[in-house]
Amino acid sequence: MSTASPLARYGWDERFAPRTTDLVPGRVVRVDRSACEVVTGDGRRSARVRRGLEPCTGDWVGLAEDGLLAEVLPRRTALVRGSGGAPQVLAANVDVVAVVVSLSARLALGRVERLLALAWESGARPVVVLTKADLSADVADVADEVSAAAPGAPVVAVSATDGSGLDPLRAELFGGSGPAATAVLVGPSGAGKSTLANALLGTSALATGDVRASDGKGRHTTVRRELHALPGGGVLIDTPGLRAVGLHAADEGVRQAFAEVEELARSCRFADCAHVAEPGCAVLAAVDDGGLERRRVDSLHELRRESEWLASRTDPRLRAERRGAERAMSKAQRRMYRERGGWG
Ligand SMILES: Nc1nc2c(ncn2[C@@H]2O[C@H](COP(=O)(O)OP(=O)(O)OP(=O)(O)O)[C@@H](O)[C@H]2O)c(=O)[nH]1
Ligand SMILES: [Zn+2]
Repeated sequence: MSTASPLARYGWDERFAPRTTDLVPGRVVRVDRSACEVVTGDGRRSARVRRGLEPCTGDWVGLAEDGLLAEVLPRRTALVRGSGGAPQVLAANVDVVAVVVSLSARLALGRVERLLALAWESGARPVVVLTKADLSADVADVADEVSAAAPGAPVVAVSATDGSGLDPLRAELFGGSGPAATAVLVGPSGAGKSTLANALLGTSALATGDVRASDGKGRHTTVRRELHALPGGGVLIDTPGLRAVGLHAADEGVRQAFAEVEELARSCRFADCAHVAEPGCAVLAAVDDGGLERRRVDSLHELRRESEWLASRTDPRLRAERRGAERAMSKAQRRMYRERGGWG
């Protein structure tokens, strides 16, 4: 199959070909309790899942002729949330994680930092989306405040109501990561994820969500938890509002989410400085002279404690998925794509 395949709209390339011959490639668009909705070159179909496999939205899979989902291809990235029990994969093979924050609610920077750590840990590129810009009088100030808590992540303000910011957001989510980049929206309930997803999908969302009047069955009318190919290119996954987001062994993600603190820490007298009360601590010195907010250090301590505690009970397979050579490979291939201007 070439990239001219209908699946190319969903981000498919040769690396996602099933390893078992005779299996048809597809991508999981939705996971239900007993079956998966999978899109293949011939359209969507429902698939039973082979025992022992745990596909999630965004997975590339191999389908047998009888509709059995028989193989899950290795994940290039995985957005994993820790929760009391087993870690949960929220989305797989995403290029961008959009942390959605409402401008009409009280700004909870701690939650933004937590989601950004999760996003960095996934192997994807984080973006912060400030929604409901039409309801806020001080968008620029909030954007500055969020930027200070989001080193390395662009911050884009949008309004689904008046359409402002949607084009820059599209460019941020889908420009530059190859032919059909996949973005996932994460954030608390009410942040405006679904409204934003519908705005990005335009009319096509309504078309695929229509309930058939004749038998009343049809498809789900919402885009929740579903993966969608956007009309202008790109793939979008919406997630339900996340109430409790635990970090699951996300120490690398925490490091990246606090990159400016890590940078300062290189000047601490002790290599293993915890920035609590050590002499010669460059991080605490920066707090004292006003160059770094105390809040950032407190957040870092909190997230690090949590991440380390969970790391002690980590699942090595998940870790490999998030950190494996695959990630480096996909970066190299993206670079190659940019340089050559197309998939050779
Ligand atoms: N004024 C304004 N309201 C918006 C905008 N985007 C979303 N809203 C409103 O905010 C509310 C919550 O939006 P949703 O899209 O349902 O939020 P969500 O993040 O998907 O929430 P969950 O489904 O609970 O996870 C709805 O009443 C929307 O109409 C916007 O850009 N401007
Ligand atoms: Zn220190």
